[in-house]
Amino acid sequence: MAVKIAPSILSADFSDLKNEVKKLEESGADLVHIDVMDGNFVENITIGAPVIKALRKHTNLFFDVHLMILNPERHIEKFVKSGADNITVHAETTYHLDALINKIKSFGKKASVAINPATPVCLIENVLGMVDMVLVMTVNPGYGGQKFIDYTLEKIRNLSELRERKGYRFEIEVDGGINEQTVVECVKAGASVIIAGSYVFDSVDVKEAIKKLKKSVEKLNE
Ligand SMILES: O=C(CO)[C@H](O)[C@H](O)COP(=O)(O)O
Repeated sequence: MAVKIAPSILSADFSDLKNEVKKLEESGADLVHIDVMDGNFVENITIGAPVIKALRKHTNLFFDVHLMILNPERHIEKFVKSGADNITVHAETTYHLDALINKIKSFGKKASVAINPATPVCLIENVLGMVDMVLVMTVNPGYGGQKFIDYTLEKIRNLSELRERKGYRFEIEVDGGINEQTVVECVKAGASVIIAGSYVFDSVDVKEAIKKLKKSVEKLNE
């Protein structure tokens, strides 16, 4: 599976998001990852549907919207209308994961499920045949710039093995603590969509940072 880089705008300059997403488009990003945090499911509060809608006018990049909010079912329609291409919901935030995924798909959008580091893969096993991506959090959600949690690699391997065995088609996405070393470990384990926040935005050259991540994993196919 081709590896895609999805810079997370959580680490971008929030006062200049329009130009930040344009820069990502010019720099070879495959998707833009948008973190929506509510101050309840996670401690931090970020942006909501109105900001995503405003950004939609300035880029054709695929909008990968990651909802870190309680009661996500109440808000799906707003995010669909904002221009999200994929909506990811956390398994820990709903009693009705199957219905929620179907709701997102009913709007013609891609639907994905995320799990926190301590949440086991078995919790989402019954929806693996329905989702477009499984997002394995490789840090505890809430903030950028944290250290990668090594035990999450085993969950990526488990998911990859389940996908193979059952013939599922979901992609595995990873989020948190990604750099030139951890990206290699994740891809080896089976991930193909790589979210990177601080690694990309704290670098002097965003284009170069995306290129470096892609190069690190190209070596795996040599
Ligand atoms: O969801 C997240 C944290 O909850 C993020 O996408 C975060 O931006 C990842 O940041 P970094 O690459 O700096 O670890």
